[in-house]
Amino acid sequence: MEILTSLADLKKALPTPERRQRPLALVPTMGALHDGHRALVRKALEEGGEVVASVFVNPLQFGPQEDFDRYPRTREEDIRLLEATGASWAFFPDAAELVGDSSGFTISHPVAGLYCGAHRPGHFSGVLFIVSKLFHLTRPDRAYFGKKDRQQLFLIDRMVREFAFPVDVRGVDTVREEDGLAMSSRNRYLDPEERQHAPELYRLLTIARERYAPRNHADRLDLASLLVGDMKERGFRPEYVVFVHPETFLPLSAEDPPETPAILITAAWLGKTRLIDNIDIPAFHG
Ligand SMILES: Nc1ncnc2c1ncn2[C@@H]1O[C@H](COP(=O)(O)OP(=O)(O)OP(=O)(O)O)[C@@H](O)[C@H]1O
Ligand SMILES: CC(C)(CO)[C@@H](O)C(=O)[O-]
Ligand code: BAL
Repeated sequence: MEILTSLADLKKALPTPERRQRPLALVPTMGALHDGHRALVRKALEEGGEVVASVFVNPLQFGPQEDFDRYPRTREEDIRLLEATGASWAFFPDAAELVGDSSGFTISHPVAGLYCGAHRPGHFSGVLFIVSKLFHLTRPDRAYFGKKDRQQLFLIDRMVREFAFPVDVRGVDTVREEDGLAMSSRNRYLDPEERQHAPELYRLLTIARERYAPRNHADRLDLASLLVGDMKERGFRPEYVVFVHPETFLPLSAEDPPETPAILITAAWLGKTRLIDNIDIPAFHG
């Protein structure tokens, strides 16, 4: 595996689209890698790609009060894991060179201001900015993102579609710990007691999915409120709990018949750690 740190390195190392023997697969990450990230690399390899993984803690997607400074940075271990998983290139860009002074641009979309975007103003603009820049610099045939960050995946997919980026965006199922907790670099912030308790979040989502049998929209809202109550009772501080439409990512409304499939999305704090998760709710046929 080749380690690249400058844009010049990247340009020299990556085959241009005309010279590729295999599709080039980009796996963007913020490092502190775990098995969720490795699943993205594995999937890209299984699907015949040659992998370039980027590791960059993107300052543009963090709010001023957020955890940019303490976000875990584990470069040597990241290199080891990427190499062991089969990536061909690991790109560790220099922040000044990658971001430049371009942070004045914003990219907006109605969904970017909802849910995580409502609680982290500017977050998705920062994500979309850096992801588009990585697309332009690497010119991948495919790019892999995790379904754990479902709103992010939706927005990247929409951006690629609407701006006609020549890249195929592929989503990868959430990798979980044995107890159900979605793997996340931020899980390292949990103390041992919180870590034991954290899987409750996903358990509550699975219970909500089992209970999902709406006769009308009010039933959906009741179920969401019930879930908020259960989360609070168990010590979480929920930011949002919403049933969204898989196609539009907008909240399901009274216009959507009971059988409409949904994604139940949530973010909640446990102590000082912000957790996100989501679950697919299949079409309901009462
Ligand atoms: N458990 C997981 N399963 C599948 N994909 C994942 C998982 N966790 C992260 N990813 C994906 O890996 C990519 C890089 O994510 P990132 O480096 O932010 O990791 P993270 O664990 O989500 O970190 P954070 O704690 O900041 O949310 C994203 O596409 C993300 O959706
Ligand atoms: C896609 C991403 C690497 C952009 O910085 C980041 O948001 C992430 O790790 O999910
Ligand atoms: N995994 C999403 C990156 C972030 O929370 O900033």
